[in-house]
Amino acid sequence: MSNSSRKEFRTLVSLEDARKALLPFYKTAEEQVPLPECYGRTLARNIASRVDVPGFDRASMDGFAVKARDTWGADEAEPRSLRIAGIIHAGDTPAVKVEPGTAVEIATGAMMPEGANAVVMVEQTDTEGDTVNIRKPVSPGENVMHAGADVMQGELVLRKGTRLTSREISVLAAVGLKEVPVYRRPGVAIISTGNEIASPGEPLKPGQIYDVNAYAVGAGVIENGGEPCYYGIVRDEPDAFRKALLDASTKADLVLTSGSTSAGASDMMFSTVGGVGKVLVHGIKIKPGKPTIIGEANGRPFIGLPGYPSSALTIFNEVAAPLIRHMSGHPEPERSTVKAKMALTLQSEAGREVLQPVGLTRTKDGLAAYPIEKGSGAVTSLRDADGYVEIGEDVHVIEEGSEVEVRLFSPVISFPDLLIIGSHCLGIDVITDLMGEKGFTVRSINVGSLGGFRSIRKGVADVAGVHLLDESGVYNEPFLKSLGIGDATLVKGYIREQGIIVARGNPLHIRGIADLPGKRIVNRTKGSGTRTLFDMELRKLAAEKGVPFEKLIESIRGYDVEAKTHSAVAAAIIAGKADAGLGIKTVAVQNRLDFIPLRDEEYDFVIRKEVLDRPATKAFLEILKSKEFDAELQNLGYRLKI
Ligand SMILES: Nc1nc2c(c(=O)[nH]1)N[C@H]1C(S)=C(S)[C@@H](COP(=O)(O)OP(=O)(O)OC[C@H]3O[C@@H](n4cnc5c(N)ncnc54)[C@H](O)[C@@H]3O)O[C@H]1N2
Ligand code: MOO
Repeated sequence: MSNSSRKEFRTLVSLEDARKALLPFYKTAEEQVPLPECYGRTLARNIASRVDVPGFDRASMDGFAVKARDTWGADEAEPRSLRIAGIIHAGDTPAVKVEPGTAVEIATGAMMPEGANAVVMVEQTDTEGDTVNIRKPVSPGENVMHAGADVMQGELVLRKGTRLTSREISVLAAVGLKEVPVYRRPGVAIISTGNEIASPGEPLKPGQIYDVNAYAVGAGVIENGGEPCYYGIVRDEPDAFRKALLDASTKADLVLTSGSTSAGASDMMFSTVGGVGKVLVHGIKIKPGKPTIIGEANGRPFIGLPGYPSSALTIFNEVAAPLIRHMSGHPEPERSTVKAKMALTLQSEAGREVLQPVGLTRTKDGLAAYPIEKGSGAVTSLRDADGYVEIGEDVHVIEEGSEVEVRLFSPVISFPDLLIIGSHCLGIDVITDLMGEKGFTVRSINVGSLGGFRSIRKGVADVAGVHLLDESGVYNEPFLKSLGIGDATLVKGYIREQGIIVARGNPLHIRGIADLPGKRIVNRTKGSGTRTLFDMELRKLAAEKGVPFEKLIESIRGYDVEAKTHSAVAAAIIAGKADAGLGIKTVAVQNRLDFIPLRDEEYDFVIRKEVLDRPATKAFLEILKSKEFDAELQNLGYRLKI
């Protein structure tokens, strides 16, 4: 059963039906805008010129207006001499006539005098007093632009539906249009919802995140020809929702909200729209973006985007953007697609069409698409993607190597010179900068060390950044064999100091792993180098103490709490939620926390055999050995090993 404040999804509709629900709102309106403000707008009417351009015969060179016949036979040896009858400046109405045997000095753009039919360029003349000697003949019409030669009165100069850029605006100005009839830009109200959302620039309270959707969607509104109006962040209260919706729907042509669309108890958008207006759709058979709400309020279209940024932006692009483009008269963009082979097997979700973001890379067999699997909660998945693959609702799996069609976000794909996949490290940012100085582009994708090794095996990554500790206590090298990439090259990178991070001043006097039982810790994710090191140290300790490993970890509170990054460990300690956690020294230093060293961690690079000879790879290897890189590493608290 459902009640008014909590509603499960009713029937999920297809993406096509979701768009159809908005068809009654596909309307346009016109307005006149001053010429200097029409850039980027779309013409709402055909424009016919009311004047000739130019409006009179004019000289197109500085020189002498003549009767062409008077110059015939002239050459360097025997110039023709004509009497100068006067001078005409641009903007003058000529007061003189050109009679046979005379010439009139004339400026570029000035009106041709009666009797003249050509202009001799000044470079081809000499003057002596009131005589001009012409050294080269001209033919009738030479160096003259005739009235209406550019545009004739009544001529259609621009068509309805044209986007106005500098090229079109020069025509509008030439025909003297002061105001331009364009489609009115729809005003789009943008409302973010949620108690946890804060505006960029504000300090974050615990549990809060910055508002992403308002700005991402706002930029999308501009890209598609609309005018965003930011309504800020509305708290999760029915009255606040109602007020915001009523206000926005009386002022805007389209209302976009984000968040609070799903089935949770505090997700009130459904009932609010139902109360203020009418819900037309709740739930689309698409991933990401399932909980989308489409409706109307005050006769205005309403789209409730899901809260997750990638979901919000995807639904904006698929559902809201076409409506905004129609309202503003923007043409539909051309969709570029490319064919690529899937780099790894991808499980899909049955019953929902999936728009899977993918990155593209070049392999010896053509393009490969690797899925960017960060989930719709991540903001970097769309940034890192080149496009997406549409996976039909009946498809459950796409096998590695099968051909897919990738819809590109931008018509030009820019491949990086070097693709680094693996564990993220600040050192890679330094390498990327130094590569940039040498003219090479780098793209790095963070999937952890194991993911890095695997993408070398699949031929997707050029280089993998890894720091994985083997059971035997050796970093990285043993994995080349065990993961079946014996032909890849391992290049030693640098040393990061791993240890225990504790609060400033080390109030609990922690000196090593042996002091951790009885304390509250924050752990790292399984598969991370740091976690492997921690477990190895704990196994050693368990052996020393003669207790089973499982027993030992029971005595360490928070062992099961997994932080995804080094900085998240530091944040937990600063917030007083944990007494200690393993991490690298740099993070302790940056956060002014104390650090108890445990061992040196080796951050290395695995290079795929096929790319060793590439210029970008060579540059990368040079950088690893360079003094500059060494100096930058020291700033980060790392040491070079090679
Ligand atoms: N029990 C269920 N839970 C969820 C379902 C479901 O079907 N059943 N659907 C999931 C899916 S799919 C999505 S998508 C999300 C969408 O949820 P809501 O639209 O209700 O959004 P919220 O819960 O308010 O927020 C989700 C998430 O996004 C963050 N958020 C919200 N607004 C912003 C913003 N302006 N900028 C950045 N991030 C934002 C918010 O903090 C949450 O983390 O629901 C799933 N749950
Ligand atoms: O629909 Mo949600 O957007 O799958 O993540």
